[in-house]
Amino acid sequence: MILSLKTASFAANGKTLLGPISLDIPMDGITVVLGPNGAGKSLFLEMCHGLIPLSMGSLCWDGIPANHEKSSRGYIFQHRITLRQSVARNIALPLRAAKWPKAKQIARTKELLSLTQLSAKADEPAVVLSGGEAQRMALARAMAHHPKTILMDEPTSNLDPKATETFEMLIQDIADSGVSFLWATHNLAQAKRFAKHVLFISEGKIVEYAPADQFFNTPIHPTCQNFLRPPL
Ligand SMILES: Nc1ncnc2c1ncn2[C@@H]1O[C@H](COP(=O)(O)OP(=O)(O)OP(=O)(O)O)[C@@H](O)[C@H]1O
Repeated sequence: MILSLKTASFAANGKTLLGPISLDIPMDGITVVLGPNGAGKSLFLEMCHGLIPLSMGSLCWDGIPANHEKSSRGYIFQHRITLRQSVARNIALPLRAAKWPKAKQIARTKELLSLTQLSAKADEPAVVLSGGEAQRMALARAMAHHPKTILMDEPTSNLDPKATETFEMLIQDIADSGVSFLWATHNLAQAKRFAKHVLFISEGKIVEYAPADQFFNTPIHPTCQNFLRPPL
């Protein structure tokens, strides 16, 4: 998929918080959206999925405005979003919303539970899941419609190292199967482990977009150079 932004911006209370951004981003493997706290990473992802309105410009996936069609994309929020229902029913939510026949819903939910190593938890109330399990459930829900791309907003920021590793391994497997990711993080080590491309945001602007090797070895923008400089 190609994400095309043309002078896309978001403003609130008369203040521009993001953009204007004009850029074509071919989704290929894992694109990491990197930047310090408050840079605008969450807003950027929300804008890319059509969750917040554009104040100006346009934003399309393969030529279709982001708020017109969402089923080719999945989205994982930073914090858990859980219905007071079983894990299986939480995962099946997008299938129910799309009115899939019951038998197909059950079969796809089983596949998704297995993919995310949650089969043993299928009938448990989702609210009792650990943080790591809850994010795997969010991943299962995001995968429901066989998306081409998944957008993830700091999905491991509340997870311990073991749960983070389990989640990361799943993402790597899914990426290897051909799904692309737009993955926001401020975790430099994680970005280095996974990024094929890096999109760096600072103060609501994209200041650098480059292949990962180039970004980490020879960053051009002074803000990126500072961000990458090891602490004294
Ligand atoms: N709806 C809104 N109205 C006004 N200001 C907002 C709104 N949403 C976000 N902001 C502000 O926009 C800026 C960017 O926020 P955003 O959450 O996108 O940053 P971030 O890079 O994701 O940060 P973090 O790494 O801490 O999650 C922040 O200053 C935030 O307070």
